[in-house]
Amino acid sequence: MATLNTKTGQVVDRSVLDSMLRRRMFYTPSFEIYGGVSGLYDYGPPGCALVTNIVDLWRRHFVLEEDMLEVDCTMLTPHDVLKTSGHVDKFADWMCKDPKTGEIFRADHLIEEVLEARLKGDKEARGQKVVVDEEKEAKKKKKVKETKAVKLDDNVVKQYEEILAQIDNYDGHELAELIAVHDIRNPTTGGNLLPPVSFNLMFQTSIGPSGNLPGYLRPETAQGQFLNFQKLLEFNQQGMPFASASIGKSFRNEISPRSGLLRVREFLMAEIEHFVDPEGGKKHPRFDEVKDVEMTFLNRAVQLSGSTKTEQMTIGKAVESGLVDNETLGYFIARIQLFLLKLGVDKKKLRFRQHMANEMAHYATDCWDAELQTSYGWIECVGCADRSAYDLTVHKNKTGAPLVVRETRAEPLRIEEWQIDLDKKKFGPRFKKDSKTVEAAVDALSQELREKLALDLDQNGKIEVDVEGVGSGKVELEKDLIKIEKRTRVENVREYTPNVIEPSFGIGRILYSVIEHVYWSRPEDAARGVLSFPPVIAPTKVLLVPLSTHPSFRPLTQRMMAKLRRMGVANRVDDSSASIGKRYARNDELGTPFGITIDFQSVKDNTFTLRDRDTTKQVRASEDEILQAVKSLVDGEETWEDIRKRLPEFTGQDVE
Ligand SMILES: Nc1ncnc2c1ncn2[C@@H]1O[C@H](COP(=O)(O)OP(=O)(O)OP(=O)(O)O)[C@@H](O)[C@H]1O
Repeated sequence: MATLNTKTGQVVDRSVLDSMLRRRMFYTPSFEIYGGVSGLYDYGPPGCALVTNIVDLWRRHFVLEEDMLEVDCTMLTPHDVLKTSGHVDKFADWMCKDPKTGEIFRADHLIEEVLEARLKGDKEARGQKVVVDEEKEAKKKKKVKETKAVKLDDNVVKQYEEILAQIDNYDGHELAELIAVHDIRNPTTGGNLLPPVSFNLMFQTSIGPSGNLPGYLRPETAQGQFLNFQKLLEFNQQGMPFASASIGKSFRNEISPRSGLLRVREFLMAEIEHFVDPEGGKKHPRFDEVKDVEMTFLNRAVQLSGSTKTEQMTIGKAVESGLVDNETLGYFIARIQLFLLKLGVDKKKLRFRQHMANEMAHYATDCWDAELQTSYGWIECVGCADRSAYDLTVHKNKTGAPLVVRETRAEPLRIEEWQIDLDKKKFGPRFKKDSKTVEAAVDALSQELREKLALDLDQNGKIEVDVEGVGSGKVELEKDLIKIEKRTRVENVREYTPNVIEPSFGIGRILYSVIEHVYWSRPEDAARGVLSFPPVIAPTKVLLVPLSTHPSFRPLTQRMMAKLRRMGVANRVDDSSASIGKRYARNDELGTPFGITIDFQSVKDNTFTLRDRDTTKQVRASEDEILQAVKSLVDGEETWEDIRKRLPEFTGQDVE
C-alpha cells in the first residue's frame, strides 16, 4: 500500500519502506528462525534508540513539565484486581470461526475488510480510479473472492459507507446481524462463519507454585496507578489535582495481529492518570497556555451520519462549544498534539476522533483518540478518556480502602439527615454471628428508606429490614434495638472520589506512524530512502566521516567522538572504505540528521564541515563552533536554517 509524503509530494511504497526497515534492523519478527509468532516483534539497535528517545521526550513533555508522579508497577496482576476493574468480564473482542477451515477472524475487522473490498469492486465496475495495494492485491488475486468488479446498488454503497464510518460502535449482537444481513463469509474460501463469540484478550497465568492465585499479564498500566492512589495523594501532600504516570509493557492476546507494529501482543505503553475534582467543571489551571492550538476533530455525530468529515478549530473553541467535554480533557488533547508534532508527525495526517456511545466504556464521559494516517488507514495511536470516578470507586467498594480525597471545608456544611442508633448491648446477643452483617445492612439504608422506616417504627413498634444471607433474607428490629431520628450533622471535611482523565499512548504505534510520516526518497534515486526524524528522536545524532584512512585523521576523529560523547550526543564513526556518498546514504536510512566530515583541511587547520541530512547542505567552521552548533541543533535551540545563517557555507566538495 502506498502513502503520501505531504512535504515532498512523493507517494511512498510501503513494501520499499518495510524492506529498508528490515535491512537496517529497526525491528524484526521475534523467534523468526523458529518460524516466528504473529504479533511479537524484537527491536534492533536503531529501533531501541528510537523507542528510548521517544520515551525520553514523553517524560520531559509530560512528567517533568507537569510534575507528574511516575510509578513503575508490576505486570503480573492478580485476578481479583482485574475482576473488579471489569477486565475479566469485559476486556474482549468478538471473533468468528470458520467451522470448515478452523480459521478465526476478528468480527469487526472482517466486516471492514469485506465491505471495503466490495466498495473497491464497485468503484472498478463504475470505472472509477482505485488506489491499488499491489502486495495485498497479489495475495488476494490468488485467494480472495470478494474483490470482483461488481457494481453495487447506490443504496447498498451508502449503507456500506455508513457501517464503515461507525465500525467501532457495534456490539456482538449487532456484528452477528451485519454478518448475516450482508452475507459476510470467509474471504479466502467463501465458507460460512459461525456467529461471533466474545474472546477475552488477557493472557492468563497463575502466580506461585500452588496454582491457587490466578492472575493475568496486565492489559494496560492504569490499574497499578489507581491502586496506589492513596499513597500518591499522601506523597503529594494531599494536593489536588495531580497526575501519576507510568511507562511499561502491556499484553493483549489480539485475535488476529496484523499491520506489523500496529497490532501486536506485547507493547510498550505510556499512560497518565490525571486525578481531578469532579466539582467545578473540571477546569485546568494551564488551559490558557493551549487554548489557541488548532486541531482537527472528527466528532461523534458526523460518524453516526456515515461520514468522516473533519472540522478544524482551536481547542479553546472546542471546549467552549461543548464538543470536548471539559478543560482538563481539552488540555491533554492539545498537549498530545504538541507531543506528536515534536516527534515529527505530519499535522495533515493527524486527527482527533471522538468515540461513539457503544465504543466508549459505560462509565466514560467523553473519549477522543489521536489517530495518525498511515498506509494502513487511520490508526488510533493515543486514547484520551474521561473515565469519571469509575476505577477508584470500584476498587474502594471492593477493598474498603479509602481511595478518596478529604478536604477541610472553608465553611462547615450543615446537613439534615436521618440517623440510626443501634443498641449494641442487645444487638450482639440477639444476632450472634450475623451481628456484623445485619449492622452493615442497616448502615447502608438510604435516607429515603430511613424516613419511611422511622414512621413504621413509630406506628408499629418494629420494622423489617432486608439482610441478604441472614435467615429468610428479612430481619425484624424492635423499638428497643433501633432508634431512627432526624438530626443535624456538621461536616467540616469534604470527601470525594476524584475523576480521572487518562491519556494512553502506544509507543510502537506512534513509532511506526512517525516512520511513515518522515520517510521519503532522494528525487535523483528512488532507492535512496531518507528518514527525516527530528534530531531529538533520531537514533544517532551525528555521523563522523573521515575522508581518508591516513593516520593523521585518527586523533581528530577520536577527539570529536569523545567530545560529542561528553556532550551526551549519540554519534557513530563510519570509517569504512565505502564512498562518502554511500556512507551518507546508509545513515540517511537510519535517520541520522547531521554529518561531520573530517578532511585534509581539518588536519591542517582544525576546521570541519557539518552536513544537514535533509538539504545535504554543508557549513565549515572551527571545531568548537561545529560542536556548539551540533549541541544547539540536537537540543532544538536552533534549526539548520539558523546555523546556515551564522556559519559559512561549504561548497568546496561534492560529497554526494
Ligand atoms: N495490540 C496493540 N498493539 C500495539 N499498540 C496497541 C495495541 N492495543 C492498544 N495499543 C496502544 O495502546 C493505546 C491505548 O490502548 P486502548 O485500550 O485505548 O486501545 P484500543 O482502543 O483497545 O485499541 P484498538 O481499538 O486499536 O484495539 C492505543 O492508543 C494504542 O496506541
